[in-house]
Amino acid sequence: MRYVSTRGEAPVLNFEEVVLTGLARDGGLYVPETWPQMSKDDIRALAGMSYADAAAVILQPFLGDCISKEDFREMTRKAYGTFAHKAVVPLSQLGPNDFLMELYHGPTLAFKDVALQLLGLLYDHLLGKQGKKVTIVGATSGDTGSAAIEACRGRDAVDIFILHPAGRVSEVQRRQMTTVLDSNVHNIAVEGDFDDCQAMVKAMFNDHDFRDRLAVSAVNSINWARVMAQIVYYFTAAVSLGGPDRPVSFSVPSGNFGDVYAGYAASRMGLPIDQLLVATNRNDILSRFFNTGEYRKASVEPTISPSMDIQVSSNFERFLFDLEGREGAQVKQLMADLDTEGGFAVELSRLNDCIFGAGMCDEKTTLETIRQTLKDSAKLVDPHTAVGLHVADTARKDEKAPMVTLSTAHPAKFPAAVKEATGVHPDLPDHMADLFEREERMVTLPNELEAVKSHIVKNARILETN
Ligand SMILES: Cc1ncc(COP(=O)(O)O)c(C=O)c1O
Ligand SMILES: N[C@@H](CCOP(=O)(O)O)C(=O)O
Repeated sequence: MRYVSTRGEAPVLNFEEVVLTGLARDGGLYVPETWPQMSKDDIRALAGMSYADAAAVILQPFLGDCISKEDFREMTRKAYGTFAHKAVVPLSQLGPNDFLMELYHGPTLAFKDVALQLLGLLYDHLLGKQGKKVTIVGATSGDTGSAAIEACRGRDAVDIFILHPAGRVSEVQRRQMTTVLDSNVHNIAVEGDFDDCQAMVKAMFNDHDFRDRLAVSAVNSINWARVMAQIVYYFTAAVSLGGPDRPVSFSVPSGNFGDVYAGYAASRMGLPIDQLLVATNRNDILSRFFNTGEYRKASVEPTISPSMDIQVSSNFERFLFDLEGREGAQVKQLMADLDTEGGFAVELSRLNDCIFGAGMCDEKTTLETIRQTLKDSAKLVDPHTAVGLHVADTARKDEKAPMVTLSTAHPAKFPAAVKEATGVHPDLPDHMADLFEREERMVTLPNELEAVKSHIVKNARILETN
């Protein structure tokens, strides 16, 4: 499998290169040159497989000849062996035709573990093979950071620097990152919002001298392997509910558009999906786009679903690439318009045939949905999941197609909102019970690229050994 950049000007890479490279050198994102295809029989054959084995089958075509089948199967078994539920990503039922896909049984209690537990092992395998070291630089609105730190802590070949917006993640999320004291882990609280953090990470990749000196690599969904790993659960959920012989719909709490883009990828690979709903909080650039055709930045508003407090959705560029007929020059122009004009628009009719639908959920409705879900289905959900549930309810077209809402985080990561909605304080699992007593380590830096870069240069071990 070969990978091309959405802006059409960077070298074509193989899987190994794409995992270690992160952002393309022309500022674009890598996508597969073609979508591997799963026939209906291939999909039916997934029924009854363990999650790890289904992942090995579905993802193998993306690897080309970079990793053997045996090695990769061993990796998926190891990655998903860390989950606290035997089904890894179980489905629970909320109503006659409504389901939750519980993506929060990994070590850091959010869906990011599904991809990052695997990515940590991919780094080991690929770097070990080449005897290389990398400096990971990532941005988080709360969940990617802890999942990436958990996957990379203590690894000799990796230093990891995670930027989070100061004061704009939940206390549990912050402590999950800052209480990891391994010497290769560096937390930076940036005095800005998530979009500022993500823009800095992209700027560091676009500084070719900096990225080459530090061998910068990505754990955000910039990295194709992140999106790739998330494709699997769309297949396994659909198969559990009668797919591929019965189309299934998904409602996906969205911010950076990575998770829902993985659903789109599954559909491009042959999975029959009825509707793919993009569910946003008040930071609703994505739902505005799918309902009006206009993609226009607004300022980021803090919400009770902070991981989705994003206005510039990184992976949207990957969808745009397909929408623009895979014309890199056109994508480059639209992304330049986003920078200079603050947005761009496409004819709404061009979205008529796409499987996406979209909706927004405000703060009051998020709280009400958490409360109502507990009352109706005895299930405590986190605020991000509640956004998905609300949009599943309001934007659904066909009551008969099973609707699966992605439950992207454990309620205990957002205790204040859950308690406000229900009066119930969700407890952390045993392995995190002492989280609030653990020592924290982080630095706070101004929202200035040079300040962040110089902190990384001072602390990256790769520069000491060169
Ligand atoms: C709990 C939670 N839900 C939803 C999202 C949104 O996912 P994506 O950024 O892939 O759209 C995030 C952040 O990525 C998250 O942490
Ligand atoms: N919500 C995310 C934001 C980063 O998204 P990513 O999927 O590109 O890593 C987070 O929790 O950090």
